[in-house]
Amino acid sequence: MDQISAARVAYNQDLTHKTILVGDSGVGKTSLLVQFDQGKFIPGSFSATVGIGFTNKVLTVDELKVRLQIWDTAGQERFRSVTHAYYRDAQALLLLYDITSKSSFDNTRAWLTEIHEYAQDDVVIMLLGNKSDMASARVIRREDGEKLAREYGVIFLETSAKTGLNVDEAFMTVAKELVRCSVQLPVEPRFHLHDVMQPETEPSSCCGFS
Ligand SMILES: Nc1nc2c(ncn2[C@@H]2O[C@H](COP(=O)(O)OP(=O)(O)OP(=O)(O)O)[C@@H](O)[C@H]2O)c(=O)[nH]1
Ligand SMILES: [Mg+2]
Repeated sequence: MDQISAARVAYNQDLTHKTILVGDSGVGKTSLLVQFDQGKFIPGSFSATVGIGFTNKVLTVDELKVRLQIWDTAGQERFRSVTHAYYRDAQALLLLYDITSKSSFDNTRAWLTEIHEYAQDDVVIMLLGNKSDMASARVIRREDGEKLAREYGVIFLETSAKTGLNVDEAFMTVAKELVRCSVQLPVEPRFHLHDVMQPETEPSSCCGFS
């Protein structure tokens, strides 16, 4: 049985995975969750989230039910200490920036440092470049997002909470990673007898920072 099949057999469908949306104020965390949960985008003036709340969603991954409890946090600086408290028992984190805001992209490094400090080592992390529908206002190239994600060993997608582009995809990817990482996979031997001098290429890290 390959590792993915082994993970599927052992996966406990009663688990609920705490998943947290983080990132600067205004990058579109609430909009992304509303699009995912209700399939709609509410245009108009921006109303910053105050406090914290969650939405429960059940996703089907290869016939397995994966339960996500998705927490939408407030991005404003004054609420950061509250957000930190929620990192500890999170199994997945979606870190958003806005492709039209250089500061939101630059700040993702600080967010990743915080995540490293407060979250569990095996947390599943996705970096999302949101507002990808705003092509004419874009200041962060897709390649820059991909490069940063590679540097930190996290998964990357560009999304649009407005059009829905890659929104379901982002949460499905998280759910698949949670299935893959939820079981302790057997450690593969690094060497085979026939290639004593040739180490196997490093397996990709399962979860969290590589
Ligand atoms: N064009 C476009 N606008 C978006 C998108 N996502 C969010 N917005 C707009 O950006 C503004 C901020 O969105 P929010 O979802 O409230 O941002 P937030 O990250 O929840 O902000 P905080 O709650 O303060 O942390 C709103 O005016 C949204 O309508 C997107 O994908 N495309
Ligand atoms: Mg919000």
